[in-house]
Amino acid sequence: MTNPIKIVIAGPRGRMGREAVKMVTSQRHFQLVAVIDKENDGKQLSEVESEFQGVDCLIYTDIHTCLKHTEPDCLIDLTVPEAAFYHAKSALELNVRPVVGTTGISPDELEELKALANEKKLGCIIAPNFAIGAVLMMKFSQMAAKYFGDVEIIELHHDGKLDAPSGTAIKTAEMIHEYREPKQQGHPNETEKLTGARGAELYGMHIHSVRLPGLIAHQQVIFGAKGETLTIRHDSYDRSSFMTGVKVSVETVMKLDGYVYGLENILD
Ligand SMILES: NC(=O)C1=CN([C@@H]2O[C@H](COP(=O)(O)OP(=O)(O)OC[C@H]3O[C@@H](n4cnc5c(N)ncnc54)[C@H](OP(=O)(O)O)[C@@H]3O)[C@@H](O)[C@H]2O)C=CC1
Ligand SMILES: O=C(O)C1=N[C@H](C(=O)O)C[C@H](O)C1
Repeated sequence: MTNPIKIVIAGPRGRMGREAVKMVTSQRHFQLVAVIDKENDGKQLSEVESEFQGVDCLIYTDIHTCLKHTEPDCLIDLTVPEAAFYHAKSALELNVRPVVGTTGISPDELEELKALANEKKLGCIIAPNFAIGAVLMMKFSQMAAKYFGDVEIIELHHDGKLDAPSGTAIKTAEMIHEYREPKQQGHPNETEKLTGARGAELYGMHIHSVRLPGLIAHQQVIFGAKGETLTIRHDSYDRSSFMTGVKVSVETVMKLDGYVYGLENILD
């Protein structure tokens, strides 16, 4: 058998990080060598929460120390945008391949990661959504945008989410923009009687963000034309829905020699 892929996970106590720890430790061709957290430096992951019992790996709070000591192949980051950028950049500098699911990283920072990964010829995957169904929702929306010029995006998430709009909504608008004739939507003289009533705007498309307890991650893309509408909707009811994409990304990042933004670019 070939050597397992050595992995570090940043953000193991988070909603996504927990799922990632479960997924990585369930795969024989993956080896979780360490985690990066904000606290508990030097402790075993199994010591800090009963959920991690039997998971044998050390917690580091400093990424440089972690990567130098454990020499992983890949870093999975599921944290917050400021940490994710720093982690991904540090990983690339130390020849470790990042797989980043964290959303909210600025376009300038993404450009910096892209330049660094391409210059070093190192695999780096940034994916705003790892769920296969969400990728299909974005691709179908892109197809529909050829025929329907008017579109609004409604994303719905749990109320623990920090960034709005979601990374998926931004990526969807970017993908639609590639296919859609530029267009200003709605009445040219429309006015907002309450600020924000028409949502955020990206490339002339409106994006509406809903935050409610009970939700996980959902999005609908509504197209309108004369006498008809088309709604494309995706729902993640469980965070395990993201793990197929994380697994494929880790496997694929090892074969890449540069930067990829979006899971759709690595799926067949
Ligand atoms: N690409 C995808 O498919 C998906 C992406 N996401 C994105 O993933 C990210 C995480 O989401 P979620 O798990 O719900 O968020 P959580 O808030 O549940 O988890 C984030 C974790 O990161 C930790 N953290 C913060 N800063 C650091 C740091 N400097 N070093 C190490 N750990 C740190 C937090 O610790 P503490 O709580 O102590 O601050 C927390 O445990 C978000 O950006 C979200 O949008 C989410 C779902 C799917
Ligand atoms: O924070 C979340 O939960 C999610 N974040 C990602 C995003 O911002 O698009 C992916 C998914 O929607 C869940």
